Amino acid sequence: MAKVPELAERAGLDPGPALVVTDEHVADLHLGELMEAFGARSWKPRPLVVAPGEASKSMDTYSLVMDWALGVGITRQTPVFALGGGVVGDLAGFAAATLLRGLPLVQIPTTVVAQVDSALGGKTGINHGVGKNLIGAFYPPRLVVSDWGLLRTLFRSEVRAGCAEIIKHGLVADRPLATRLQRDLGSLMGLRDPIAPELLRDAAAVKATIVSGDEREAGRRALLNFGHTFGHAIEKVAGYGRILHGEAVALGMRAALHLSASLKAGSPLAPEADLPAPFAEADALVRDLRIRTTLDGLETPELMVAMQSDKKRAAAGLRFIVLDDIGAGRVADGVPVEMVEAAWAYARRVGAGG
Ligand SMILES: NC(=O)c1ccc[n+]([C@@H]2O[C@H](COP(=O)([O-])OP(=O)(O)OC[C@H]3O[C@@H](n4cnc5c(N)ncnc54)[C@H](O)[C@@H]3O)[C@@H](O)[C@H]2O)c1
Ligand SMILES: O=C(O)C(=O)C[C@@H](O)[C@H](O)[C@H](O)COP(=O)(O)O
Ligand SMILES: [Zn+2]
Repeated sequence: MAKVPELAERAGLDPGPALVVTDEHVADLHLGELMEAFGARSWKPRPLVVAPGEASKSMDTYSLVMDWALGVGITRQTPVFALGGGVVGDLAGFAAATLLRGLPLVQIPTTVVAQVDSALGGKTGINHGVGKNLIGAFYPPRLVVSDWGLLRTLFRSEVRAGCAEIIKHGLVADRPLATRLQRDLGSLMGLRDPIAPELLRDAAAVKATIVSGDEREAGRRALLNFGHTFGHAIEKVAGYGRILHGEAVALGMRAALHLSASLKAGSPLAPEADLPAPFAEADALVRDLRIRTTLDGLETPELMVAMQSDKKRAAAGLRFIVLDDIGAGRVADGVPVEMVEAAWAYARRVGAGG
């Protein structure tokens, strides 16, 4: 964290007024250190602390950020530093994209999700009652400063949720990463040195490689949505913030693996049956996260409706990301509704970690 101002200067930002957006938890733990680092190099940062959690990815909080930023006085040169997890990164990133039609953005990710996924690639935005992330912009950060030491203050549940996105990267695009995770998931979840920082770096590299080849999701980037058509529906129907994003994605990936197996078989697999190879192996990796999220209290018809607001939806209908094999994701269109219902039934039976 001490290096953030210096790295920002090296990235072409001039020391001076800056906006720092963070949340209450991160402010208590890490904001002081950042403010001190700025003070040592004649920056004049102004912090805004928002409420923690998914509920802050809202029109109300976005509006609050706008009022504050425009109230303190900004120019097109005023950078926005997003210090926090995916919520702060997406919210502050969207603010940076839209204030004066674009202020320089620096991401300082403080969760596993943010370090391997959300701080990279420029997707910013907020939620809407109709669906997740429906208002937003592609807006790449000028700089991302990732310090894995910041993760030590996370709750274990938040680390596990982030590991779901790491597993996703292995499953859709990197078989060797998935194999290492089968061996080293415990060390990763325990944030043990040197295995954890190596896996975090390599998982971030998978995302960076994919998005650098397809910034606006015209093709391969869609693979990063594996588990998300199901997961976003879960987050919405449960109520934003009731379930961590990574937890919903873990459960969503189990549904998507069942769907992958049905597509390969050519008919809906029974929800009571075990998954065949190679899907069983992938499913076991997700299960080993031991995330306790279930579909209890969430009705399948409501989840099916919620999926209709997915951004990947094409004229042809819902679009899913499925696996042909571990490390080989693909886009599937025209998926029969019976297969999707069977996938929900499977996810209902097994839960994320059952
Ligand atoms: N833009 C993208 O490409 C992308 C990718 C993945 C996820 N996301 C979005 O990211 C969000 C989820 O991000 P998240 O899981 O980081 O959630 P989050 O930002 O809500 O952080 C989770 C919790 O951890 C706390 N926290 C953050 N850093 C901490 C630290 N170092 N020590 C202790 N506590 C800390 C936060 O205050 C919060 O309570 C979702 O809205 C999801 O849609 C976006
Ligand atoms: O960067 C991407 O592309 C992703 O899909 C990464 C996902 O983990 C992330 O949750 C993303 O915000 C989902 O994007 P959306 O376009 O489905 O809202
Ligand atoms: Zn995600």
